[in-house]
Amino acid sequence: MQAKENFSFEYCRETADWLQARTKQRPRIAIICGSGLGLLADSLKNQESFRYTDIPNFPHSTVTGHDGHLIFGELQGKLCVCMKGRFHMYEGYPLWKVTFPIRVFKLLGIEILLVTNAAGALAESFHIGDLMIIRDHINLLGLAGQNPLLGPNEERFGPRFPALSDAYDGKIRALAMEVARDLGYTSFVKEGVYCMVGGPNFESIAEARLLHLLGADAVGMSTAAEVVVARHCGLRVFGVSLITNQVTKEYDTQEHIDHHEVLEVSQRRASTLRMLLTELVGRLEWNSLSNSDPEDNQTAYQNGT
Ligand SMILES: O=P(O)(O)O[C@H]1O[C@H](CO)[C@@H](O)[C@H]1O
Ligand code: HPA
Repeated sequence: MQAKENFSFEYCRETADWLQARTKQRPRIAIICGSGLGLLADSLKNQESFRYTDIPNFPHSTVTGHDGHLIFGELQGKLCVCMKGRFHMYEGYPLWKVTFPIRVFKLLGIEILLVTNAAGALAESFHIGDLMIIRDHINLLGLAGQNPLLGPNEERFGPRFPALSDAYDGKIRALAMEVARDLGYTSFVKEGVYCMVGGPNFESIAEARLLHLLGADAVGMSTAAEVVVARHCGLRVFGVSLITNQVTKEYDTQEHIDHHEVLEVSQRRASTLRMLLTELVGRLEWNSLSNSDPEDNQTAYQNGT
């Protein structure tokens, strides 16, 4: 259970105020870079960068491939803030702290969260290097009672019982598919279900088979908790997984995945993911995304519609 005093609205406000006092940029889009995917943050123009270690209340990155900078800047003429490096529960952080930046984003005025990750393929039709647009998720930790929203609900962020049936924005997913078509990416851009596990160990064979049976197409150790908190506070969410490895589901194999391999593939394919997201950001037009008004979005969300 989180320490209540650290979970407060005021604690998030303090961090947001600190950032707003140091940058004049007021982005509406936030991007989280997954393992080895920091290249996206590097392409922002007019960058203002803050080390996580300097930002009050912010957790610190401890994983290779997660650099530890919050970067404000412009992508395709749109102001964005980019997390170059995210936090995971296996680093020893409670989930409320893993997801703390999301609430700070909300207070900064963010309306759309673009989340990326490196993930292992469970679906046979997925190949290493594919991009999986996240259609939905299985929050295995959440189902087992490890949820970032545990504890007293902060009504200023969102409702006690948020619906998640529309977690990944349909209009933004459709736009991303259009972008993929225009870039000639359709052969390796897929849609699927992401499953979040706790890590840090990779899956046993029996676990991999179970997750696949449950309906997961890809597995990783992040994202779903961030999305739960983002939806709770009314952000629109788009997610994409870079498939870095096949998850072994057979006993008679010599394959052993490790984090270096994950990083090697994500770094090799980072420019492709960057291209997709850059083009997507360029085409995000608030007017053409209906219920783009955060008030409307939140209302629809609370009603579960
Ligand atoms: O989800 P991201 O942060 O991209 O990282 C993925 O890569 C790491 C394993 O190699 C795990 O942290 C897994 O979640
Ligand atoms: O195979 C995986 N399992 C869990 N997390 C991961 N992150 C990248 N690949 C994997």
